[in-house]
Amino acid sequence: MTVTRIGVGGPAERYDVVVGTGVLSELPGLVGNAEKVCLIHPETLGELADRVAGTLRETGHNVFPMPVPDGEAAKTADVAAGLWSRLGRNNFTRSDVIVGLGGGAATDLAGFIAASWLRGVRAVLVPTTMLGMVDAAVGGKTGINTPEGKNLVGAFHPPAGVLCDLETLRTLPRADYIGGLAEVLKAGFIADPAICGLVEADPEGATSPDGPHTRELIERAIRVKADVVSGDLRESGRREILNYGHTLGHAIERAEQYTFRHGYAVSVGMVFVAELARLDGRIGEDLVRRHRMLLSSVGLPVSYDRAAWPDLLAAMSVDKKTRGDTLRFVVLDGLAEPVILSGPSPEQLGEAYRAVTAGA
Ligand SMILES: NC(=O)c1ccc[n+]([C@@H]2O[C@H](COP(=O)([O-])OP(=O)(O)OC[C@H]3O[C@@H](n4cnc5c(N)ncnc54)[C@H](O)[C@@H]3O)[C@@H](O)[C@H]2O)c1
Ligand SMILES: O=C(O)C(=O)C[C@@H](O)[C@H](O)[C@H](O)COP(=O)(O)O
Ligand SMILES: [Zn+2]
Repeated sequence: MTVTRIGVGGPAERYDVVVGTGVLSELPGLVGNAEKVCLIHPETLGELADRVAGTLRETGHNVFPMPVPDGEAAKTADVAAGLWSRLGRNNFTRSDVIVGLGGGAATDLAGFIAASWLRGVRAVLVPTTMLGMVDAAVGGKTGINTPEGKNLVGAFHPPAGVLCDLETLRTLPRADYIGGLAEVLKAGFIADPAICGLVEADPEGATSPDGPHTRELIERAIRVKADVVSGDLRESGRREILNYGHTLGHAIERAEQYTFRHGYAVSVGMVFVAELARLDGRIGEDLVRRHRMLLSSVGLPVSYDRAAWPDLLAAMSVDKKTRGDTLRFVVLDGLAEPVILSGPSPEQLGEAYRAVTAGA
């Protein structure tokens, strides 16, 4: 099968996102002549981690597997502190490398460890979920959560390379695979309507690694992300559009103590901002309906608990797009026309949220 290479960054700092079957074989080349490799992975992916470690050992690298708790439980200060301690005890220097293997939670953590250890060492990311491939491992946003909110501590630290081996998606549970489709559809809503068309044409196929459009959906979503972050690595402007659906989404994740999948929360959040855009006179009922139809056609949730609103509103105040007391949302002026809506009224927010509670 062909290998696709999607470049990210400017001429000074550029790396490839490599997509294809069997591309894990490129890992030793990306690790280069580093002597030590810290391999951060969820403890549940031990078998895959053993294989990856074996490949690296064959090429002479000294591999230190560092299993971490599964999923969001890895993105904590305690887990990060444990890893820093192991790196210190094993004398990791600036010529050594951190490899992050797993879903978005593992690659966010691994990226953050690479960004913070000795003020920055090389990171190579090997995403093994749909969401990790199309979004989390691309673009250099790294971080962990605090009890007060999602991703509140982190750094921008672009990886040296990203390997999306499509073979790894075969073992991904269906519910996690579907979570990644929320970010794929996000890319469709904000920048690439062809994605929406491909999912509409075959929603069931979109939920399978063997779907007829799977490869195209993955590559299109990566291209959207690569294009946006290449122009605005540190989110001083346009990159904010990648936060479509995330203001409410992150608040839901926090309200659920991070037991609700990121993609599922973002799905509800995208319906919320579609309703908000409609109330603000920016888009019509037809586009709001299209959000609900597309997201629910692949099994993503489109509504949430009415009673949760006060807590969600409070949680949104720590969103990184907030300035002072002013909440800011990414909304659409039309399909693929994202803009920022600053300081919507409490009435607008409450009404948009009520529309998201129907059927919850
Ligand atoms: N940095 C960014 O730009 C960015 C972008 C989007 C999302 N994120 C973050 O990504 C995280 C969500 O990522 P996710 O949806 O991948 O969830 P996840 O990392 O929690 O992984 C989901 C589950 O799949 C399992 N898994 C992973 N790969 C597998 C495989 N190949 N086979 C079987 N099981 C496998 C994991 O162990 C986990 O249980 C959130 O923390 C979110 O904030 C970051
Ligand atoms: O890369 C970005 O920029 C994004 O916003 C992508 C999001 O999908 C991702 O969930 C990101 O981690 C959210 O970042 P945050 O800055 O809102 O914590
Ligand atoms: Zn996201």
